[in-house]
Amino acid sequence: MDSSLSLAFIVIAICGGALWQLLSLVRNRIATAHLRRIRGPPTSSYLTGNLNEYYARDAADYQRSLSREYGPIVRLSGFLGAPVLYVSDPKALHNILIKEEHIYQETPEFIATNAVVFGAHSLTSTLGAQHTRKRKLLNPVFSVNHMRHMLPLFYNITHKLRSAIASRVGDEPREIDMLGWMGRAALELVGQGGLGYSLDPLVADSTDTYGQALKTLIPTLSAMRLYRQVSASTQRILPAWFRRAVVDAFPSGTEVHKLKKAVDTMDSRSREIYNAKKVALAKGDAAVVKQVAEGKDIMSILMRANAVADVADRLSEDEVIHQMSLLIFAAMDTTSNSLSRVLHLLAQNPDVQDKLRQELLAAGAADVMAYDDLNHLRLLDSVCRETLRVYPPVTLLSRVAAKDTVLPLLEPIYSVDGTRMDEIPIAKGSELLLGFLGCNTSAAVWGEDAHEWKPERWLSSLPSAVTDARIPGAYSNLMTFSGGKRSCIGFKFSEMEMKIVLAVLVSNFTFELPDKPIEWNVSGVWYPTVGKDGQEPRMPLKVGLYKGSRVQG
Ligand code: HEM
Repeated sequence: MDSSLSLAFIVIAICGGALWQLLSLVRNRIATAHLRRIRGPPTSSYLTGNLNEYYARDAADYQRSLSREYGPIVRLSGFLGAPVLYVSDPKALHNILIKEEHIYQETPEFIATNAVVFGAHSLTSTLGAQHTRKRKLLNPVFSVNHMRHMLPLFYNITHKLRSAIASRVGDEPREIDMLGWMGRAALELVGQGGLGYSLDPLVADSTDTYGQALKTLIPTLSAMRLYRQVSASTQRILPAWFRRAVVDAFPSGTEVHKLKKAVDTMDSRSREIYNAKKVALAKGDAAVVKQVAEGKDIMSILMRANAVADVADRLSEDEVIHQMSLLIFAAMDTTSNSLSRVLHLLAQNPDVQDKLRQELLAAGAADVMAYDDLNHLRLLDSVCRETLRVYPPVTLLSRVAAKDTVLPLLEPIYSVDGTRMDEIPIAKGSELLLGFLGCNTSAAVWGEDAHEWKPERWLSSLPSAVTDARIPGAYSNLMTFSGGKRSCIGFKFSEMEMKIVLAVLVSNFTFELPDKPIEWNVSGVWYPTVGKDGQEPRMPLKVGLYKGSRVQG
């Protein structure tokens, strides 16, 4: 395309998007004026309000302080002073995620980005009835029963991980980047468990092209925040052919092109894997069991369920294929970074690490054990729950009200002028941040030590305030996996993965802090670096072979 024409396309798209954003902001400012009475932190910039502080890489302390300092509903400022509510009140969250889920929708930017990245039919690209229809078929695929059958596969992969780490550990503890290994293991676990396809055999040093494409997604999307907002706004006013022409007009080497390349790779690899599965399924059971995961993986289960579903419920080929890269993307960093967080905490708390190792060794948990027996290991369970409670890795989710409504509260709040508020009128277009961290660490619910990591709190019964609050989380009174129709579909998968990886690693290795500081950074999924300014996601720990381990170093 002629370069001046390309430039004109880009300029028109950006101006159109920006104008649309501006008009929406003005409308929203008028309708949400009353929210300014709610307490919240001061702003340092009229243009970006508190958003820079909330979304910044070093926002960990800021996010933790919000509900502690201002209560369960906090008023933040968005672009040009538009109020954005940070909501951690359990009843309000119940209303947003369950009771009035149809009103509080994902932002248009979120839906549009997911449609581009995973395909228009992925769970995260659809709303309302379309989304419900897909979940109806997908929910049973993630049932405990299927997890039970997948467990030996998980152990098998984790034993390969153990050998890979053992071969890098000598007689003395050595520094090893555990984030890197947790990432590779998570990719292989969801590759085999999710797609029935090996994405990283955990021996050679490079991962498959599918894995590489997925790994470039998060940094590329983060670098494109403004572009994504403009692109989402233009969806309503510019036709698809025009927007495609704009993407093609971006010079190669830009983030837009990197994204396009990654998306194309993911799409073509998903189709290849899908077609191979289809052929095996058509040939019958003998061909299916010859595949990598012997047909026990999520996609094989889904394809079999789809084939026998009522015609009205059946998903089209594209509807199935569009879940594939979403599944890997959603499973990968969330679980591997949570596992890294557990290892970091165990290195910081050697007494808990010792006790956990004793529990695991006594149960023989490093060797394949039954699903229920694994779940009966109480300290292992407590360590996982407590880590997911205090350190939820996903804290940047929001919703936008599709119409005027009223948000009920568990406890009343008091506005800046001392007025009691038992509920909050919400105007159409208002943005609400889902305060998972605030709810998980609310002193009113969990007690005064709510911010401290204490796995032993799960060994006795939880305070009645926790059960009384009726927290709408899908897992264990926690908001970490969200709640309601759009909650995490893979939390059982993730729980089993975390437990097996910890059971095998903690039984065989010791983990100590390195001589350098490890910092956790806020992003779509929180990640560790060496020091505050470390550019690369990394978490070196000193790893040694446990003296009782039977594994050869
Ligand atoms: C510690 C690990 C994990 C955490 C903290 C986590 C968290 C979440 C959260 C908060 C959501 C809701 C997102 C939203 O409202 O927009 C979600 C959705 C989702 N998760 Fe997870 N997740 C984890 C692991 C997994 C795994 C292992 C899988 C798959 C095997 C998975 C698959 C999904 C999918 C497909 C969705 C979209 C559901 C929908 O829109 O209906 N997640 N996850």
